[in-house]
Amino acid sequence: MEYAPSAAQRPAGTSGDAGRDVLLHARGIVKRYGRRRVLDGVDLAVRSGEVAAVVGSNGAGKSTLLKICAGLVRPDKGRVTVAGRLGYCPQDAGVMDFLTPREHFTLFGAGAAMSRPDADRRGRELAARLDWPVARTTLAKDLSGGTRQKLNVVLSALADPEVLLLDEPYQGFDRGSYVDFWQNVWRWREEGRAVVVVTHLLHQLDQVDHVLDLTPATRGARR
Ligand SMILES: Nc1ncnc2c1ncn2[C@@H]1O[C@H](COP(=O)(O)OP(=O)(O)OP(=O)(O)O)[C@@H](O)[C@H]1O
Repeated sequence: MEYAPSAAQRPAGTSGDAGRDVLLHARGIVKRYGRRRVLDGVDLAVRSGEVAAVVGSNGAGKSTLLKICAGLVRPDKGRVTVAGRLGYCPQDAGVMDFLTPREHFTLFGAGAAMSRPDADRRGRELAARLDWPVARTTLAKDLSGGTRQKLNVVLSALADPEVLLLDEPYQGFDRGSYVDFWQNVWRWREEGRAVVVVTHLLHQLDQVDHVLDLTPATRGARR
């Protein structure tokens, strides 16, 4: 199920698996909805300093797999282990309309035992890396779609998680923000995080460490 490129295909700066811990390990994941088997024995292992892309047709089970990895959906079979803190960016922005972005930072930061100033500083720092100067008073409901999604990405990374699960995180991003987003992904990789990105866009697939294709007809047939 899982595809790991050869050493020759690895992007510059990655050095192979030796000595790096597996931070996310999903083994033999099976999930049915009614009679439909959405995931049928899916395996995914992502080490510190690796990026995995999860691809596949609509309805192939990408979001379901991420929710299972995030502990939000229980698999019928299989097991997920996560080493360290986990950050999850859902496909549908989970932001609160009547809070400002900076109130989101402090609220989500409090959930991760961050002080108010630390959470605020970290949130604005991550936002700046997505070319988003955070206004003090704008409510989340009044943000543009792309900016709401940036807020979602920032919240998932706020507490410096070792494992980041990002479900189509750049919907609505303009081209510059899309490029910035991938720069962040490479930076997270350099920092030793394990990053999983659900994507429909194929441009970056030659730069990631693993590609997991859940399209039923192609399962097992990797690029
Ligand atoms: N809670 C649920 N109850 C019943 N069926 C569900 C549920 N969640 C997802 N499904 C079904 O499981 C299948 C996989 O859904 P999922 O959202 O994981 O696909 P996806 O690969 O992320 O799709 P997309 O590319 O469209 O986002 C779909 O047929 C979907 O309708």
